[in-house]
This record gives sequence, structure tokens and C-alpha cells, in this order.
Amino acid sequence: MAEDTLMINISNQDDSSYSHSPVKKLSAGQKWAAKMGANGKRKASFENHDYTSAKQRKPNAKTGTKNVDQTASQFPSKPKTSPKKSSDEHRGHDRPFIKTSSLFRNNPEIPDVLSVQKQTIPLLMAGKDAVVRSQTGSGKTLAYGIPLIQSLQAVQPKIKASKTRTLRIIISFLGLQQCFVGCFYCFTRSDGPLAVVIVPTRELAQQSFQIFQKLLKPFTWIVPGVLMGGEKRKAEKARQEPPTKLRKGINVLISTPGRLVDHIKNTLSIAFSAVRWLVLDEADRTLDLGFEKDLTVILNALNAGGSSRQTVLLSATLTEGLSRLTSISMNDPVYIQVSDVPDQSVDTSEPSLSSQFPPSQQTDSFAVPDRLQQYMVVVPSKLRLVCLSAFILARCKHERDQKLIVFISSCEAVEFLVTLLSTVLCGKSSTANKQQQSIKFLRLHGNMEQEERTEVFQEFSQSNTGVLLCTDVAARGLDLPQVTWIIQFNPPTSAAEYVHRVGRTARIGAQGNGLLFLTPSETVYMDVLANHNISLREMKMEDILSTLLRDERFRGRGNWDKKKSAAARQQDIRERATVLQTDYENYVHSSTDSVQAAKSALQSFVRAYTAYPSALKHIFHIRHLHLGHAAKSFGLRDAPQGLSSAVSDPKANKKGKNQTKGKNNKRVSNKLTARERVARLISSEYTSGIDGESKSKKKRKKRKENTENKQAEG
Ligand SMILES: Nc1ncnc2c1ncn2[C@@H]1O[C@H](COP(=O)(O)OP(=O)(O)OP(=O)(O)O)[C@@H](O)[C@H]1O
Repeated sequence: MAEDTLMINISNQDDSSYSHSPVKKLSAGQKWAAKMGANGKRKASFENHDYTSAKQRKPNAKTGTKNVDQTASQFPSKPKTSPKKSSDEHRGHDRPFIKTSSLFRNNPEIPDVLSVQKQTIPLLMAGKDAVVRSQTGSGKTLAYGIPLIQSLQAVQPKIKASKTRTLRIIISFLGLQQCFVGCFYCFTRSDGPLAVVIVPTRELAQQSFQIFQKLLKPFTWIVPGVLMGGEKRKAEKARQEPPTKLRKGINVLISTPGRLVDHIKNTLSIAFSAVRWLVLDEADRTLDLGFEKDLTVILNALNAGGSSRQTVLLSATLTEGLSRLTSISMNDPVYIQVSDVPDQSVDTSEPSLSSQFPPSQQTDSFAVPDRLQQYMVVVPSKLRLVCLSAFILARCKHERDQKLIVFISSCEAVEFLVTLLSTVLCGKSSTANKQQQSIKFLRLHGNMEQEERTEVFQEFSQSNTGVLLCTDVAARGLDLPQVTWIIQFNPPTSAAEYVHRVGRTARIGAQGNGLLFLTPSETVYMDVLANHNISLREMKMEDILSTLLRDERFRGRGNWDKKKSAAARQQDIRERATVLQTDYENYVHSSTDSVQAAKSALQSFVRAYTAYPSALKHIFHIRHLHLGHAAKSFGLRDAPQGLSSAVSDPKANKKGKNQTKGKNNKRVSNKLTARERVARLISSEYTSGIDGESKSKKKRKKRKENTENKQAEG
């Protein structure tokens, strides 16, 4: 979080604006005036000087000229002199030469995306429940974080400060990775949580915790804490924390749903009687992943606490699907929507408040950041690997300060591709390229140990360059600075996920780019995105592959570069792509381990392909996959035998060993809806994390059942 450069300017709103009727919309000029400050006189004088049309005043994403003009109009009394003349004037004076004009050049555009904070903060400070939809990277965290802290710091008598200082020292001494320890000590404090923030992923939990730590610096008596998966219960036991000691203490509790439920049910009886705030960040994702039951448990626990509370739901892609959740968890909520969706009959660049959500005119439109450039490339399966490689080379070897995130559909494929790319793409020695720096590849997925996940998250956050290959675990809410490209190597399972993935770049007014890979049979997906008001420009595969012309490592046998014709150039590109593909295949087939890794990556890719929801099956269907070609994109020369049957029944391999078990599994998997299958497939990203992943969860459940049976018998 950019804590040094907060640009919040919340004008005092008239109480009438808290009504549920849609508010009168401000003109763009009024919006800017509001941004300048709450001073009515200043607003009026600004409006008097503003002769441009509303359209002209809209931010120009490409040139960013708006703010230059606006900055100039803040100083109407300043005489207009050319920079040259003014510098000449200074010459000859005693004062040193100051090139003032450069002050206003090459500055980053001042973001115009904080409307969500202007709209939300006053409403929350007035005690309303709110459902907030606003584009990615628009500052939703502070939109709820600031009023939450404002209200907690004002609690009288003051929230008990006992042990706070010691606990803060413990927390900072232990660092984030050990924050559980901090949390458990925190629980020994006496007030219990006053605010509960639920987020879907561990990384987002960490990030939100860090933001609260920063925001709470001036209020030392309010203690934040985080609960999330990744630590084994054994380890907790080893610390011999008696459950009774772990009841109370954290004032602002940030947690993933699974982990909190686990504590509610098994470990602790957290006192919820003091809770005044409940925040469900990325609420739609939490529900998508099948955490509805967990949320119900949490809501019941909070309700049992008996206190009255304010509830806030936030996401860039909240849809009507949340109506049940809002009806059971919220009290007469206000719906706030801030977006820049073009081509609507109503000017939706203005924030809107309403009693219905989403407002009828744009039910399925999701806003993407203003300065995001969106591209797609159509690549046949066989060429996907070399095309991705060429794109990475183009950005990371031939351009400066490029930071890329590549979304991939499965953990195994992430693992495999990181190894392959870092070994072959960067490892291939060449005298011509000794000067070039190697590209840093990182990975993030739900099968990694939590400690490593945290390290990678921190490392990628802090670095200026590099490539992060990840699953959708990194799609939501993460604020990773200076990401320049989002590559969706496997298309997302919904338009909402597309929006969240690309939302990791172009944040808070910055520029960013997205590239979606599609195979020729998948191009209909563009229509799906278009239905949600998302349009992409095409990038040509050959243009991407042409980067290989700049690298002598991939020179083929033919001396095509000596010939000038377009056909020769094309042939050169093709030969070089073949050389690179052959390098990959040689590496993969150099050991049984790497062949096995490639096979399981391919298998997991195909399995993920079967998990697209039924509404997208006409595009993403295993029948459309050419398995031999897909195998090539994992460096395999042929499709492994029995792949399709193994994929249609993941337990098929084990059938011989355990016929009955296989049958049962098949029966269970047949019963699952497409949505459940998706949730199952990726749920490992979001498990409570206690005792590892879902397998362990099953074991735990079984153990619990046994104990219950034993007790019943007893
Ligand atoms: N008022 C502000 N002034 C300057 N920077 C801000 C302000 N508010 C938020 N930011 C910065 O903007 C970035 C994006 O904020 P945040 O992560 O809250 O966005 P978001 O809307 O929650 O995004 P997502 O939908 O992806 O979760 C952060 O780096 C944050 O520090």
C-alpha cells in the first residue's frame, strides 16, 4: 500500500445522500471539483473556469492529458508564459536557474479512481451496511478500512490496551510468517474481535493484515490479527496454548473462511460478542468456491454473539448471485457501484447508489481499469509453449522493467512450466547471449507450503522484474506493484475471473496490459467476454514469434536471414520456433522424471479443461482438444496412452487395485454439478490449511466421525 501518498479527500456529504434513491449524478467537472475539496467557493470558481465539454473532460487513458490541463486550471491567475521565455527571464538574476516546466512533465497520471472511497467512506461512517462494486485496483480496501478504524478508535471507553504494546512487539519481532503466534498471544487480550474481515485466499489475508497494521499505527491500543491456513494443528498444540487462553484479544480479525470455521468448531471459542463490523471482501469468490456453509457457520457464530454490527460486501464483480447472502447477513444495505463501463445508455462513469444490485442497466457488465490495454492471440495447441516463451523473451530480455504474471489452470502445470522455462529458455548457453541477464521465474499455487507461498508473494511484490506463474490463487485482490503484463495462458472459467486476473495490473490509475491465449477452437470465448462489455484487440502469433529472430540460440539450418523476402522471414521464424520446441522436447525426454512431470502436468491441464462450467462447454470441451497437440505444449512428443480415460475418471489408474473405490468415486464425480467440479478442482487453494490439504481434511473428518461414534458407543 502506498501509505505515504494517500490522496483521500472525503467531503462532508449531506445526509440526504445516504438515502436509497439513486443520487443525482454529478457532472465530470463537479466530480473534479469535489476531488479538489469540500470548499464550496473553490468548487464554484473551478466550474466558472471550466469551459470544456464533459467528453473532453473525461480522462484520456492513452495520453493522460486531462490531468495536465486540470493541474494548469488550478492556477488560473498564473500568467501564461512559455517555458523558454521564463527561463530566459531568470538568466542574469542572482537566483540559480530553475527549470520549473519539468515539474509538470512526465509525471504519473493522478488517478481518478478513488470515487469508491468518496462514496463508501461517508456511508459507512454513517453506520450503513453496504454492498460495494468497483473496478479492480480502485481502492476498496481503504474504502472499508478507514471508516472501520475511525469507528473503532472512537469507541468509549477506549478498547482495552492491556498488553497491547508487548503484543505489537511480539508481532513485529516474529514477522508476518509467524503471525499466527502473534495472533494466539493476541487472543489473550480481553476485548475480543470488534471487526471480522473475511477474504478468500491466504495471500489476500496477509495483504489485508499488513494494510491494517499500517493503518493502525497511530492507534496502538487496537490490535489486528490474521488467521489463515498453512499451519499444522500439531504445531499449534506444540506451543501448548490452552484453548481457554485463545478466546479473546484481537480487535480486527482478518481470516480466510475455512480457517475461521475450523477455529470456531474445533480449537477455540472465539468471543464474538463485541463484533461491530463484518467485512466480506471478494464475497463472490468466497461463495463460488463453495464456502457458503462456512459463511453460514461464521454468521451464526456472530449472531450468537448478540451484538449489532455493520456489514460490508465488496468485489469488482458482485452479481445478483449474492442476494441470498445480503438478505441473511445485511440490514437494509446501500448498493454502491463505481465503474467506467462505456456504451451504456446511462453515464456509468459516475458512481451510483441504489437499493437494487446490480443496477438494471448493466447487469452483466464488469468494469476493467481505464488504462488497461487488452489483447488476445490465437495460437494452435502445438505452438502454445513456444509462443509463450517468445512473448516472455520479448518482454523480459528486450524490454526493461517488465513484470509478468502468467495464469495457468493447474498446480502441476505451474510446477512443470516453471522448471521447463527456467531450465531451457534461460539455461541454454550461448556466447552471443552471455551478456543477457537470466529471467527470474517464480511460482505460486495452492499445493505449495504456506511458508514458501509467503516468501514468493513477498519476493514478487518487491521485485521490479520477473515472471510469476500461478493458478487463480493469485487472481483476487492481490496488490502486486508495477505488474506490466497479465498473461492468461489458460482462459479463465468466467468473465468475472478474467476481470480479476487482468486486475492485477493497471491498478490505481497506472498503465497495464493483458494478453489472453486462445486456440482456434476457443475464439468464440471472445463473444462471452463481449457479453460482459469486455473487448480485446488481436495480437498476431507470428509477431510474437518474431522475437526469436533476435536470438542466435534459435537459429535453424537455413540461412533465411540472408534473404530479404517476407516468405524467407516467415520460414526463419518457423525454423527458430521448431528449434526451441525441439529443445523443450529433448529436455523433457532426457529423463523419466521429467517425462513423468510433463505427463502429470498435461493430465492436470486436461482435467482442468473438463471443469469449465456447462455454459462454456460449447467452447471448452475435451472433445475439441487434440491430445497429441496438447502434449506438444508440455514438451511431450506424443500424447501419453490412456490419457483421456484417466482424465474422465481421475481414479481410473487405481481401478485395478481397488475396483469398488473407483466405482464409488465415479459415482460421486458424476453427481457433481459443473460449479462443484470447478470448486473442487481449485479448492486446494483455499482450504483452511490445517494439516495440509484436502486429503488431510478428509482424514480429519474421518477421525472426528470415529471419535463421535466412540462417544456414542460409550
Ligand atoms: N486514496 C488513495 N490514495 C493513493 N493510493 C491509494 C488510495 N487508496 C488506495 N490506494 C492504493 O491503490 C492500490 C489498490 O487498492 P486496493 O488493493 O484496495 O484496490 P481494490 O479495489 O481492493 O482492488 P481489487 O479489486 O483488485 O481487490 C493499493 O496499492 C493502495 O495502496
